[in-house]
Amino acid sequence: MPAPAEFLKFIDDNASKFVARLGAAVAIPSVSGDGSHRPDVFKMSAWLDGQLKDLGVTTKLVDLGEHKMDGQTLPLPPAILGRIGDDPKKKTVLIYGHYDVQPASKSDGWDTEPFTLVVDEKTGRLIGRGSTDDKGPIMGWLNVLEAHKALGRELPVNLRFCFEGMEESGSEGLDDLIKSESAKGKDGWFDGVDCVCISDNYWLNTTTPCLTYGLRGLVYFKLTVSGPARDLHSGGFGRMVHEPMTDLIQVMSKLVAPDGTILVPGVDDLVSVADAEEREIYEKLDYSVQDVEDAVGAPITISNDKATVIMGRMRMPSLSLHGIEGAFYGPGAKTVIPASVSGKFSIRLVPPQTPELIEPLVFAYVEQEFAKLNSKTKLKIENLHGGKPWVADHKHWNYEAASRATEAVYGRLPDLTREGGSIPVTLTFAESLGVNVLLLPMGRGDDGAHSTNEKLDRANFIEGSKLLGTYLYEVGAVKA
Ligand SMILES: C[C@H](N)C(=O)N[C@@H](Cc1c[nH]cn1)C(=O)O
Ligand SMILES: [Zn+2]
Ligand SMILES: [Zn+2]
Repeated sequence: MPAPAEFLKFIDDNASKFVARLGAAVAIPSVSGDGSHRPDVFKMSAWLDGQLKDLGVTTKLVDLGEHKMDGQTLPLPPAILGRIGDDPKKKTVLIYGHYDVQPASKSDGWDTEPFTLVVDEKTGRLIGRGSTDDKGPIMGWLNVLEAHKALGRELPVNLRFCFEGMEESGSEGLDDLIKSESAKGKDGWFDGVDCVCISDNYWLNTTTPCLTYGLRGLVYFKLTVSGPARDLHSGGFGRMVHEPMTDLIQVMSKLVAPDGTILVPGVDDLVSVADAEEREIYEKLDYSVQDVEDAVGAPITISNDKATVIMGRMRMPSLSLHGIEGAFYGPGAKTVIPASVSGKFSIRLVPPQTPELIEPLVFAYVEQEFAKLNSKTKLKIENLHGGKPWVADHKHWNYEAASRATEAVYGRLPDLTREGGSIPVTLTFAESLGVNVLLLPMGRGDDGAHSTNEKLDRANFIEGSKLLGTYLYEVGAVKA
């Protein structure tokens, strides 16, 4: 069933107001991975809760307790559960999103203040942290609600919401909440849910909308090497003592090869090699090596073969080195021997890999490589967080509804993709609720999520809001 013309018109007519609301959301620096911003994550939850209530949604803020991060005990931001509509004749769609964001500061290389939404009138870009990941898509759902409220129109489906504030930091506490709500059956918040829709990823390129039926899992490690009791002068102690940074770099250099091969024995071996038939799926996607080069801003793909490059993101595991805490990194030429340094790296997982399978392989290998150094420094390895990979049935009516909605809004059928990123709770929704989960992205492949100058194109925000609403109409019309 096509979305009513007055709904689509309302979205167009109110575009400026919607951009302003996205600006208000971006202005709250709800960085979950930085303890000093925890009050902002709470502020964001209160703001979003207020918006939902104003739009007629009944909400419940669920306290998820506390957690430890970087040696600090911190309160976890609440999960926001919402519901609107209870018509037994209608389908019930559960919508998930996250209101926390990745860290950002101008000194990382942003051209503008990351927590001020900048509207670039020339390019149509809405630039700011969280614009595409994931505040833009959450605002998209609010836009749909607002249109229906203003037009006095009933929604075509019952809606349930689950918004969290810890997705960028391991979704702490949410798995348990989903499981306990599901176990309550008729009395649970998710009772009667027919399908789940998540808008929290991106198109492959800048032109072709897609539906996403897979996500990679993740396991994130922190490797700490410590030695002297304090930082040392390299002139005074260089070549006299074992240096933590030297040892850490040695071990980290043994994790991954420049061509992406994971050097931890057993990790790559868990994954099958794609046969010719499977390669063809990737050959056919509307995507090119040039698209990757445009998205990353340099000709640095691991291969010139399109299928190899795209499989690297969609169906292969990857290991990335993220950074070193405690190392000297400022301007100038400080001649220091850091006393303790922590290397951070993560592995993106694909089926059948799970964090539980991978962790012992990594621990054993890192300890073995460290032992080979014969150093008197000390090594500690921690698994900070993880999530399993997820793959869904894309022949389900949920995907068919989204496909029709995409055709109606964008005039073309979507590509079917698997996402290289991770959303840890996706598999929990699928398993606990026993329903189909769909990823319906709003932004483009060059949005720069997690990066500097993150943006969402205004066209994607507005057409994407129409897409989310149209999808609900298509689900509402499904007879199954
Ligand atoms: C795909 C989603 N928008 C996303 O960015 N997920 C994050 C989740 C995460 C896990 N640890 C830190 N962040 C990702 O894939 O990195
Ligand atoms: Zn993210
Ligand atoms: Zn996200």
